[in-house]
Amino acid sequence: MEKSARPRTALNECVKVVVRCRPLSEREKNEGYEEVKKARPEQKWYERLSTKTPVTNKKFDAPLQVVKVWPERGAVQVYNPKGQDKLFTYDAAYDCTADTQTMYDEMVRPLVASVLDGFNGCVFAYGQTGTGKTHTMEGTAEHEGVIPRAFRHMWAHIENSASPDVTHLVSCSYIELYLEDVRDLLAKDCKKLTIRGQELNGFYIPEMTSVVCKSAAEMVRVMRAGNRNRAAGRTDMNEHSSRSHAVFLVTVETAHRKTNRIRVGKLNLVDLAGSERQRKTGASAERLREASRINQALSSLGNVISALAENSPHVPYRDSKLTRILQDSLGGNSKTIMIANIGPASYNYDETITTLRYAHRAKAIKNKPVRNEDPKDAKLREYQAEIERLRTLIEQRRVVDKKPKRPAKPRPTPADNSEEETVSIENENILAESTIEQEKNKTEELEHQIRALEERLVQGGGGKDLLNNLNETQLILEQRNSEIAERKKREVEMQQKIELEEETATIVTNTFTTLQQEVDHKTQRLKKCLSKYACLREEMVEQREAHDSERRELEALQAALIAELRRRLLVADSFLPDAGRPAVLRARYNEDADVWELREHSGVEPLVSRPGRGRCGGAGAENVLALAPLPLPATTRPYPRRALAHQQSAASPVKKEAEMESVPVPRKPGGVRARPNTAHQRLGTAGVR
Ligand SMILES: Nc1ncnc2c1ncn2[C@@H]1O[C@H](COP(=O)(O)OP(=O)(O)OP(=O)(O)O)[C@@H](O)[C@H]1O
Repeated sequence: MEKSARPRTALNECVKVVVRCRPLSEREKNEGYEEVKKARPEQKWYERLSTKTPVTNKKFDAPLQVVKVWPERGAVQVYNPKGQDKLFTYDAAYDCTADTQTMYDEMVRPLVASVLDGFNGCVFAYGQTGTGKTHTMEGTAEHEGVIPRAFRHMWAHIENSASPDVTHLVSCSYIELYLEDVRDLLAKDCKKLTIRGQELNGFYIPEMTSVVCKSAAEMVRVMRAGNRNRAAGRTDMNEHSSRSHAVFLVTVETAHRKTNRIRVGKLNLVDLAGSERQRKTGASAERLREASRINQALSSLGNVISALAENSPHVPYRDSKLTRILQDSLGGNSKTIMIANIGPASYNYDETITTLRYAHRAKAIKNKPVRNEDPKDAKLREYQAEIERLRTLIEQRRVVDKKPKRPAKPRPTPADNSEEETVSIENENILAESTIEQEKNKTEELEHQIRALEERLVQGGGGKDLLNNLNETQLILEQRNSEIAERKKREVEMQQKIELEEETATIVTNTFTTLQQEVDHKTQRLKKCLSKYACLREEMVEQREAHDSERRELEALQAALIAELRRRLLVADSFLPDAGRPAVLRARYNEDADVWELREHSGVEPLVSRPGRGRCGGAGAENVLALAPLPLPATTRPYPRRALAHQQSAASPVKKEAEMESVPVPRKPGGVRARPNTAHQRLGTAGVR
């Protein structure tokens, strides 16, 4: 993505928030969760939420669902086992019966239309792992997600607006954020990329692959090719869990010949990895590192959302690469839709509430979208200028070709005696012919270049190369659909307003004839205030509990990581030869690059022999696996005389360095020094629970 100039004036527009609740999974229906057993309430709370027959857990006969969606009010109600039910309102809410088509038509279609009009847009799916983010964004062959629908929508628009005066250029890129590395999913080796960007210009990635596409089908192919490179894995919560945050970037450039203006719309389609609890996902050692990075990035995203919602003077965008990528989408030059995915199961009550709270906070974020008109980095302008330059070059060549040329020298007759002259004339003719041939080839090459550039652009009435052509009836149908969607959206807004107004109107319109009436009324208001206060207190307590539980999770994660580290260090301590230790001690962890680096070799250390051989007395590396336990190392050694020790240390710089690098060795009473600890021992009791 190239750097684009920041527009000057913009109207504020809030981030639109949509909640989508997926159906109960088979596993959730069939398995009995201990939590459900514990939380089984005496009151028939489910009846308050739904008139339908409750889905019950077979083993415990307890209700499993705690979420009730009110699509007509854009509200989500969550049953709270400890107190009052929670109600959150959003721009739209979809229950498990709603399909992606409805959601796209009602919410995403207007945003994609804005992108085609030169605005930046972003749709991102957020939520706990296994709640349907990938299902919503990418979908499946039977249930298309938002991304392929957006492609088809774009091309339907391009095809139908095609005229000789309008030229389009559509390009796309696909990146993922895996363990804080940005990787190019469309490059052969998925090379790592660097994010660049300034506070005001948003982010850009200079070396990102950009593929020019000419149809929706081509874009889907590009997406699938990228998906094959995406990091995915299995967890207890999801069979195919995305282990990275994926961003599909589409740039649509439109040039109008009459006005000579170019509009550039950029659409970011983001499928975030899901937040996850270690105990629920059953994360194995290798998944732990992924999980901790995923949670870290999502926690930074949560902090950015909170800071923006509270109008905080500092927004911590630079805390993670994810927030840097989403910087323009949250509080910047973009129209943004956040799709908060939740599950209905009581088992996931805490995570659902956390997602709903963040989503509610995100509603307050104000963006400043403006149309990108004639940005400096428009590729279309570059292509047009290049085509123009090549055409002028060809024209110039033609003019030169048409100029009267020196006639070719006649072939020498036998009368022209000198043989030398004959050869030189022939050579000259051959040279002239080859120059003409070269010129011809060059002109052809230029024409070929023009054709290649023109092929990238979509132009002309009727759309000669265009697939998926929508006929007029389809267009009208789409227009009707979007009108209905717009009306429905307004209905939801009205309904929310009415509910709010009703609450205040009852208070305002009350006229008091007697003092007693006024007292009653004020008591009623006070009661309402008290109940609100109680709700807020309850929320505070819950937030504290959630925070504590998150802290405990992190501690558990830390303990697991330390345990893993201890295991590896134990292996290293047992198998790494003493001679190699100084080299190991030179290794330093580079936080920025997330790699271990070996400091410059001082030249005095001996070469490190292969682990296994050093200790096993010449046994092959394969013997590492079949080793009998090593004799335990001595834990004490005789106190060396000072002079001898000095000599020894002077004679062996390697040992000196090893000693300097190691942690200070404690002295044992009686002047006997303990043997230097192994790295494994140095960790002490950290991580042991
Ligand atoms: N609205 C829905 N209707 C039917 N099935 C759904 C729906 N949403 C999700 N699912 C199913 O739930 C499962 C998990 O969905 P998905 O992989 O999209 O979750 P996710 O949030 O992307 O998870 P992760 O964060 O681990 O990648 C899939 O089998 C998917 O088919």
